[in-house]
Amino acid sequence: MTSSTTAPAPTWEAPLAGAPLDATVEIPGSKSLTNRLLVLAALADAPGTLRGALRSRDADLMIGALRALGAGIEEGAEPSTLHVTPGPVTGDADIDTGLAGTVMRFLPPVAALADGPVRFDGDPAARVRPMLPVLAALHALGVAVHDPGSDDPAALPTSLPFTVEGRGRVPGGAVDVDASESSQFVSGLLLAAARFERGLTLRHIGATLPSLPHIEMTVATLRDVGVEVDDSRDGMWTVAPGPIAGRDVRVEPDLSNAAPFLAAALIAGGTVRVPGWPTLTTQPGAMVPELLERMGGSSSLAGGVLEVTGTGEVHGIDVDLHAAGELAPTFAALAALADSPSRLRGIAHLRGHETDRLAALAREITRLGGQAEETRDGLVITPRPLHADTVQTYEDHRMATSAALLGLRVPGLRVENVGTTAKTLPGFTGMWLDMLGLG
Ligand SMILES: O=C(O)C1=C[C@@H](OP(=O)(O)O)[C@@H](O)[C@H](O)C1
Ligand SMILES: C=C(OP(=O)(O)O)C(=O)O
Repeated sequence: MTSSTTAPAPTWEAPLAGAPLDATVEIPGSKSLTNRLLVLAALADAPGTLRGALRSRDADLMIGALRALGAGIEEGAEPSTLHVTPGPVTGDADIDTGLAGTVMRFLPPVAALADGPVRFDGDPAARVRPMLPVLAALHALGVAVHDPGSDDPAALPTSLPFTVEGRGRVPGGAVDVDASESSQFVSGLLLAAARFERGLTLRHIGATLPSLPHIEMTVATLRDVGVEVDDSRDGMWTVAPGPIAGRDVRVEPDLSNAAPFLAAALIAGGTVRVPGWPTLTTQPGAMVPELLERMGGSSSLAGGVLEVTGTGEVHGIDVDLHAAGELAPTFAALAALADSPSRLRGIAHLRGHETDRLAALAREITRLGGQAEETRDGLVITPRPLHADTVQTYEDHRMATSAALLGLRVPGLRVENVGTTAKTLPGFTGMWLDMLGLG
């Protein structure tokens, strides 16, 4: 007998930490750098190459989308080497954004340069992620955008799906954007702006601005390819129109993906090393060593290898994570296993991430017997003895890695749809078992 329904993915029993760790973990390339460098390479004046690029669902969605928009992207000797041949941006294309914020926010400004309509859609969970500020900005810059399901051609879509009516040129100019829900609204517009006829002056008008390091990453990657950017005024960026150089670049490891592995040393005790740790970086994951020290670990960086050592004792923390919201699920797991309460602040915008992360973290920690309450802009977590259950992941890669951390201490804890880690780290479970000596 056959069934027309798809069987749910089996849950994964997260391994317990049996002994202090002594592991070196090679972390693949940064999602944020890979997807910025791909966009800039596709818009460049000459071919370029990325080495050490991430290959994961989000990166592969970006590759597929840029190919649909006319770029040539070929793998080199290794899948992490990508040769990019730019071409005119072509329209009449369909873009699958999956659940990738970088694809849904970085590509509408590129699509505006196309010579025809570009239709965007993604996962059901992506259809609730905020989009209006970037689409309203494009509209203000002279680009037509519409909701394919609406009878009113003048109504601006607030989320996926939407169509960008590329006309082969974007006048550009000055625009105000409220980026309090996501820094990606700013990054996306800046990345394509050198191709706008008058460039772009973008002013952030919201009360708060999350993930400033990610905006600084955008500015740095633009300058690396010769684009002139003025960021001398707080909350304001000017990109001059001009050429974009093709480059041969190496992508740094993803420091946010390194975070759960390094955090494991605090929970299990012992040492975890990550090679290739940059001395200077715009990645917000640069905050990880200092935060882990505040929670009871010690860290050192020598010869490009970051080493974190823990004792098995974890202390609570009061921390503002507005600059590095993507670290919150890792630190929430540590907080639930700590010896004192914690407060994570400045992360209201996590409600628009892969899932409402504040609600999801509070619900799942509570499911295991812990105490976690949502505040206006974060979480208060009070450690309690935890018991086994199946942690739900809500299609969120970082909910899954956060649950794996809890599983180091909670016998029998299971993780629903651990495969969601493929969004940025397809080899996660194998790497986790290797770190624990169970591979
Ligand atoms: O620009 C980027 O690469 C990112 C910016 C941040 O988005 P938000 O500002 O929406 O948090 C971050 O959380 C996300 O994982 C990646
Ligand atoms: C928020 C995240 O992703 P996205 O790029 O989809 O916004 C994340 O990876 O934590």
